[in-house]
Amino acid sequence: MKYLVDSREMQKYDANTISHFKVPGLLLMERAAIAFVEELHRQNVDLTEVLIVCGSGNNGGDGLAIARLLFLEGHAVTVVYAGNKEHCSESNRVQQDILNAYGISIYMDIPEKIRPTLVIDAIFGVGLSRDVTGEYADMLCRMNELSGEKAAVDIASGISADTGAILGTAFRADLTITFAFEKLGSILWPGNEYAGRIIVCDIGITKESWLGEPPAVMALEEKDFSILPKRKSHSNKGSYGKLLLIAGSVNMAGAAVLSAKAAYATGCGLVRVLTPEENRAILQCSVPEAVLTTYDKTLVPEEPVLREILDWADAIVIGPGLGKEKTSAQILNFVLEYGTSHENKAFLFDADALNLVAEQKNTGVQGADRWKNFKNTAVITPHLGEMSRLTRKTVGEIQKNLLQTAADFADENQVICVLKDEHTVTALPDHKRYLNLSGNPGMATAGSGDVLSGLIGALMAQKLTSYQAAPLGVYLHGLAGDIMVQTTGLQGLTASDLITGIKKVLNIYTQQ
Ligand SMILES: NC(=O)C1=CN([C@@H]2O[C@H](COP(=O)(O)OP(=O)(O)OC[C@H]3O[C@@H](n4cnc5c(N)ncnc54)[C@H](OP(=O)(O)O)[C@@H]3O)[C@@H](O)[C@H]2O)[C@H](O)CC1
Ligand SMILES: [K+]
Repeated sequence: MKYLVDSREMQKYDANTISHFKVPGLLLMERAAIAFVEELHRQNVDLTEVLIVCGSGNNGGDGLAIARLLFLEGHAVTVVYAGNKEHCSESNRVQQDILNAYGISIYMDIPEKIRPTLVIDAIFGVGLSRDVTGEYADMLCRMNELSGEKAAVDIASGISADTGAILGTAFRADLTITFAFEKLGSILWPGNEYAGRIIVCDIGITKESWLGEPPAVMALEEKDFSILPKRKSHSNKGSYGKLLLIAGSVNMAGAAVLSAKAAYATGCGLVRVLTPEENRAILQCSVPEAVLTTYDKTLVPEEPVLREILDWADAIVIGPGLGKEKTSAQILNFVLEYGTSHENKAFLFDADALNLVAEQKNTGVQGADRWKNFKNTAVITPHLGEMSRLTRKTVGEIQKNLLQTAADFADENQVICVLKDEHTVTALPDHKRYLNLSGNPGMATAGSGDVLSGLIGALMAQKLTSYQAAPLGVYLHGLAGDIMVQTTGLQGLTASDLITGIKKVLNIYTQQ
């Protein structure tokens, strides 16, 4: 697992290293500059003609130190100062003095006719606090138009380190060399499109600097698969959990098929599907391994029947292709009531189950969101449209603040909120958040969400806690897409391919 930081956290960890651990700020700055230059060499960047534009804060201070190091290595370096020298940070002032002492000129504008092979942006780092306008915006536009490779110091200027939003105008980097921890803004859209390749360098700001307050956002890595359930030599299907899928409606059998197949691909011992009678033939042909309980689409199954199948299951997924008919709503309400008194079961609400809850909530139905009362924290897996219905915010508003929206919802509703997007956010009710870094645009395809809900359901049935299963399932789902895209290409990837991908990934990472 790795940690991703926002601007407030990074500034706090900087300050802790300096004040609590007594490491001088200038020492950190020197390490940042050395690390940056070393990385330029490692990346074989053409240093024939370097332009470096520095702001008046410590990001600019890093830039001035980088300029000095490149100059002393014998490279042709043009240094431009963007900002007010009178209002510079202390370290920035020291770096200016050093450059002056070496006789390195500092220009106040980009010289005409310059044809750099490398443009380095050191105008703003994590201290960017508002929209970039006026001369700064003009400078960034001109830098973007210049020849040569573009490298950003710490983060591309103009990108919010917290949300990835473009604050006015931003530098478009091919390469971002960042210090200590990855910045959220370089990963979240649209900031990721301005970061280019991201390289993290150690400069001596370590996890000790957290002083017991780690960053709120984490990203899973391959080594986190160590908690995946393994096949035991002496076992049977009962050893790998029972999943109930309440999925599919008339003309929407495919969602139930994909979810059930994904659950089996994830190693679930037994999958039972509750679906309308019309889906019997298709399910029995497509997933012969699944057990079926069907119901008349106009009649909700009797209470003892519902209770019996819920009692049977270790984990329950409700929603893929469920439809919004009266019977679907009645089954959902039964599950919501059942969940409040069954803490030994895991629950996941997806797709139409979320749309139904949203509709009921928005029309003032009391208890529509009874998942708040579950003892075993429920998982919900909305995409942006479903989240918009649940929160009554626009998709644009949600996208602007993906992490906060998911975290607020998780907190207010006491659920694990898996908000699906390019980088899916899994927010836990205690303000911990995971940002998923696996996956690719090919996965934005019909049925991808049904596969995810079956996958997470299967992990929960195999006794991973909901807190483990939700982020790990999202990560595995993305890797399944990544492994398959190598053969299908981005255009050809289907939800069925993801199921094959799940098996491949599991076979790689759960070797005994
Ligand atoms: N602490 C250290 O010693 C280290 C820091 N590192 C690097 O430093 C930056 C963060 O530096 P900081 O000084 O906190 O902030 P910035 O350099 O990013 O920017 C601050 C200045 O920019 C002004 N500002 C902010 N937004 C705007 C804007 N939209 N338009 C104009 N000016 C803006 C701000 O002015 P204020 O009026 O808001 O005060 C500041 O003058 C970090 O990213 C690292 O690169 C090193 O890593 C080493 C250790
Ligand atoms: K920068």
